[in-house]
This record gives sequence, C-alpha cells and structure tokens, in this order.
Amino acid sequence: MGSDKPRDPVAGPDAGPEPPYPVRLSGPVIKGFGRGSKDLGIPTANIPADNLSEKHPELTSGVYYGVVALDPKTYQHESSKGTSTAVVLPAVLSIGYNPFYKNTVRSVEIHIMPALTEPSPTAAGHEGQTKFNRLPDFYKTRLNLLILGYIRPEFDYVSLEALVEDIRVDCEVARESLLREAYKCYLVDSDKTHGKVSEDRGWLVSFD
Ligand SMILES: Cc1cc2nc3c(=O)[nH]c(=O)nc-3n(C[C@H](O)[C@H](O)[C@H](O)COP(=O)(O)O)c2cc1C
Ligand SMILES: Nc1ncnc2c1ncn2[C@@H]1O[C@H](COP(=O)(O)OP(=O)(O)O)[C@@H](O)[C@H]1O
Ligand SMILES: [Mg+2]
Repeated sequence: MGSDKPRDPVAGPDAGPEPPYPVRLSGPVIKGFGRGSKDLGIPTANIPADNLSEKHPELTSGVYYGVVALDPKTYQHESSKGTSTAVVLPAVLSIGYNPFYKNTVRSVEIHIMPALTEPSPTAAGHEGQTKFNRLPDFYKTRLNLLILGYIRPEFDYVSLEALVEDIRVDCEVARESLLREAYKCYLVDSDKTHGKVSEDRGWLVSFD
C-alpha cells in the first residue's frame, strides 16, 4: 500500500543530477490501457518499454522526474507554434507494472506538466478537484526524455483516490525539484548552458 509517511518536497541532490542520471529514453508515443485519462484523469504518454531491463538495468520500477521534448514535425505545442524548435517541458513518469492495476508487462508512462513559469494545477488546496495538465493528443509523435531523478517506488493503493492523490504530490515534488537552478538549466535555453548539460539538451531537442 502507499506509504503513510509525509512526503519530502523535493527529490535528488540540490547540486544537480547524480549518476546514473541524466538517463536518455526515447520512442514513439503508443497506446496504453486507456486508463490514465479515463480512470484517473491523468493522461500519460506511453513509450515502448522493450528491452528496458537490459538496456537500462539502473531504472528500477518507480516514479521519476525529468524533461521531455516532442518532435516538432508532428506536434506543435502552443508556445512553439510556427517554429521548428522542439519545446522542452517538465515531466513526471512511472516505470513499472502499476501494482494498483496488476499489469503483467512493464510500461513507461510520462505525464507532461505545464511550463514552470505557469501556475501549477496540482498545487495543494485543490484536492478532490485537481485538474491535471491536458494537451491535444499526440499519439505516434516521437518523444525524447531525459530522466533527472528518482522520486519513489511504485505502490499498490487502497483506493483510486489514494493513487491519484499520490500522483498529485509526485507532480509537485517533480516541479519543486526541477525549479532548482541545477535542474532548471535543462528546461531553459541560456547562453550560460555549457558542457554536459548543453550536450544532453542538444540530444533532447534533436529529431533527425
Ligand atoms: C507520476 C506517476 C506515478 C504513478 N505511480 C503509480 C503507483 O505508485 N502505483 C500504480 O499502480 N500506478 C502508478 N502510476 C500509473 C498509473 O496507474 C497509470 O498511469 C495508469 O494505470 C494509466 O495507464 P495507461 O497509460 O496504460 O492507461 C503512476 C503514474 C504516474 C504518472
Ligand atoms: N499532459 C499530458 N501528458 C501526457 N500525455 C498527454 C497529456 N495531455 C494529453 N496527452 C495525450 O493523452 C495520451 C495518454 O492518455 P491515456 O489516457 O494515458 O491513454 P493511454 O492508455 O493510451 O496511454 C497521450 O498519448 C497523449 O496523446
Ligand atoms: Mg498512458
């Protein structure tokens, strides 16, 4: 069952991602079980998890945060309309078997959050009526993801409401974690970005 302990507001070191992070994953957005939006009100873009355990043994099942980019050739975010540059957005994701649903195959599911400059729809105080971020559908679009840190293991829950509430808190933990300078640099392009961060960011937005 979900943990009863109070949750930490941030996850991972303040100084920035520590090995093995950032971890690069990419793939086309595929259909999942159709439960994210329908059951939970939380859309998750699923990407193939084939050979994940062999390619990334470091990615144990659990909840992570990071940044994503979608191929601008097939998807244009409202903030990048008319440009060919991929927009980079904050994300929270789950890798695993979704113990609440007892899946037999592992999935990688990414919930894309609004830009950090926008108010958070999942901030405390909206419990029971939280509206999670929703974009126009982008099935089949290529998605690049940089995983920057680990939040928690996956749990089973006593109720759907308890699962949704923990995912709401995950969104807040991801947001607060990414607002730190050593993580924000993956989201915001700046002259000061250099070295490994610049290299990872370059990979993130390239879709050739
Ligand atoms: C941030 C985040 C955390 C999640 N944590 C859990 C979890 O602890 N246990 C669980 O069973 N499912 C967890 N899920 C997965 C949801 O159950 C899943 O998104 C839902 O089953 C939708 O699946 P679908 O994309 O196949 O429709 C999490 C999803 C997200 C985005
Ligand atoms: N904020 C968002 N994060 C992730 N996917 C989103 C978001 N908004 C809309 N979507 C769309 O919703 C789809 C996921 O919905 P979901 O109910 O989880 O269905 P599925 O089970 O097919 O993954 C994504 O593939 C994407 O096209
Ligand atoms: Mg999904």
